[in-house]
Amino acid sequence: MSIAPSTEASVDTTCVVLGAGSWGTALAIQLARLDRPTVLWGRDPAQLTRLAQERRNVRYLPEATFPAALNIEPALGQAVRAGRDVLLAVPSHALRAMLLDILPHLQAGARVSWATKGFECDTGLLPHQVARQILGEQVATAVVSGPTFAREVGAGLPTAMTVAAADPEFARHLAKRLSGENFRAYTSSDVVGVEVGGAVKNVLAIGAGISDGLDFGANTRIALITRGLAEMTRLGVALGARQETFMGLAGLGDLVLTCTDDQSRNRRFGLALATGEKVDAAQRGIGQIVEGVRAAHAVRDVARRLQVEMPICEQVYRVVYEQVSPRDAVKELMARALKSEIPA
Ligand SMILES: NC(=O)C1=CN([C@@H]2O[C@H](COP(=O)(O)OP(=O)(O)OC[C@H]3O[C@@H](n4cnc5c(N)ncnc54)[C@H](OP(=O)(O)O)[C@@H]3O)[C@@H](O)[C@H]2O)C=CC1
Ligand SMILES: O=C(CO)COP(=O)(O)O
Repeated sequence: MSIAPSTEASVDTTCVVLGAGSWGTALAIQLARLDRPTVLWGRDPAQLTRLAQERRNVRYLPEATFPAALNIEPALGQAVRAGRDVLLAVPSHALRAMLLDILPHLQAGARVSWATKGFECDTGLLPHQVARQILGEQVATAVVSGPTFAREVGAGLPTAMTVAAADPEFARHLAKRLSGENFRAYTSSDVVGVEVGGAVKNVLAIGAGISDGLDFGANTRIALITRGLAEMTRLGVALGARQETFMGLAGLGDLVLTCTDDQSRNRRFGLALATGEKVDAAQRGIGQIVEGVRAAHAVRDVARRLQVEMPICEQVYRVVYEQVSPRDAVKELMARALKSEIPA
């Protein structure tokens, strides 16, 4: 199953994807269907053996078959040394450890990107801040985000996303690598805004799931999305993001996607809570990462520290961590003092 030893030429053309869950698998398929040599690594060797044999990821993305250019590599060092473009698709709680693990294996001139959505829970840091602590300033980095359900990317359905990087050259390079007939990557320099959008929308999608699970109707759902967007924007701007970013793919786009479609695990988690299911049971039932659970905690901490008002995210936190009933959470939101919609 191991890949052939790398040559200088193959290191330049090969894309390495770390994390063989649903999103890592879909991204690796997208890269490989463009005929780019692509290496996919995951932490479970037995699962990787099955991926290599079956040429699909039965557990996480069963419907999408692997293009010929996709190779599975179980040894992390070997995988990282195979290419200069390394893309991490692991959950937020695993990002720091993964970056530490890959650091000794990075090729000269390596460029590291991630598709992780969330804050680091213990520190309240965004992914690029975690990456800077570990990789330093010299390694080019980027975040890829936007409204991108893995199943639809795996199926090759038309999709648009955002690649944000401080270095515009790297953003363009990565956007070009990812883009193809049915996949269009836009570039941005607003790393903070793109990361805040991806983290906060997961909390709001839990809220939308709760609201729909309680049969509150379309008015409530849209009020939540619109006021949620205002919360996301306030937090992002307080962290240094550009306001316009939140009207783009990684803001409004991903927010509407995850709040309205049952492919979203965060939304499904909210739907389960509305039926009275407990947090642990609801997470287990979904069987994949529900980033909004950790994000609800981190967003609340960061918002409090910066004194940013985020009432919807606060109520999602209370439902998830303080056993407040979903109905009482909605009542509290509706009872808040009336205010101007757009601050003067
Ligand atoms: N799925 C999607 O549609 C999209 C997801 N994302 C984001 O991508 C990130 C990854 O999510 P996704 O792939 O969907 O999650 P999944 O739950 O589908 O898969 C998670 C993957 O991460 C692995 N993993 C879990 N913990 C660790 C760890 N400590 N070290 C290394 N690997 C670990 C799992 O391995 P194992 O199987 O062994 O547990 C599994 O391969 C998240 O931040 C998510 O928000 C972004 C856009 C779209
Ligand atoms: O981020 C996603 C789509 O853009 C996936 O959303 P969920 O994690 O809620 O499934």
